[in-house]
Amino acid sequence: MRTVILTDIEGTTSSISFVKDVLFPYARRELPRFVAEHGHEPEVRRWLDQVAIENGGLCQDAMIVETLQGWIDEDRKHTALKALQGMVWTAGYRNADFTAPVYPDAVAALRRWHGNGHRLAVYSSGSVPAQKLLFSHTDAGDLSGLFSGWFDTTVGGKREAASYARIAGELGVEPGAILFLSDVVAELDAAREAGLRTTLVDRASDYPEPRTGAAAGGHPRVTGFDEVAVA
Ligand SMILES: CSCCC(=O)C(=O)COP(=O)(O)O
Ligand SMILES: [Mg+2]
Repeated sequence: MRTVILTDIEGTTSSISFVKDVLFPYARRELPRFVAEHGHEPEVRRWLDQVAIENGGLCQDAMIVETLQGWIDEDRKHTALKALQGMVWTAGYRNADFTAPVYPDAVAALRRWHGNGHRLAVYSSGSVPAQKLLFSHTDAGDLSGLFSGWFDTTVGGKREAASYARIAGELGVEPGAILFLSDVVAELDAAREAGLRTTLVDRASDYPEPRTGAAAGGHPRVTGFDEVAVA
């Protein structure tokens, strides 16, 4: 069976600055209006209530929004925040406020691997709807059709080996049949612990200090998708 390629997004297929300087500020700015307009809808309320409960009980929407904005500033990978961010970004993509840059080497390799019969899947802290939005609205057009698997933190955290075992189970393949690409060594460590193959994507534009030797954690290291060795 051909290797299944599982990829991270931020710092791997797309720049960290797009997420930090475009997506996060957009969500931060638009959240108050989004919650005021959609806070009564069950799919939105469910996540707002979860934030309220974690904040010690009932609180007003204005306080929930403030909490969420604080989590954006801290780059918390909280499932409720990620679900709500995804909903807010929907308007951004639909109104063409922005499109998602995907590194050209990643676009080319993803197309090539797909064309060669490899299954492609995404594992990101961004919610699955947010992942689908991003790959449907890239600078290179709609790439969402290349992927047949989408995973977010509802399968578990990206630094936990159990999450990767679950992903392998959902994809219906042995862990060793999956190659995971990420810019975060701790994520690769967890994937390797679960038996996945791994490669550190160490892009100079995202990481000016190259992570070579011990800093690569023993994972194969590439500076772009064109260097990835897919068995
Ligand atoms: C789905 S795009 C937004 C990505 C995001 O919210 C995020 O936190 C990035 O996490 P990743 O796991 O892709 O590094
Ligand atoms: Mg990343």
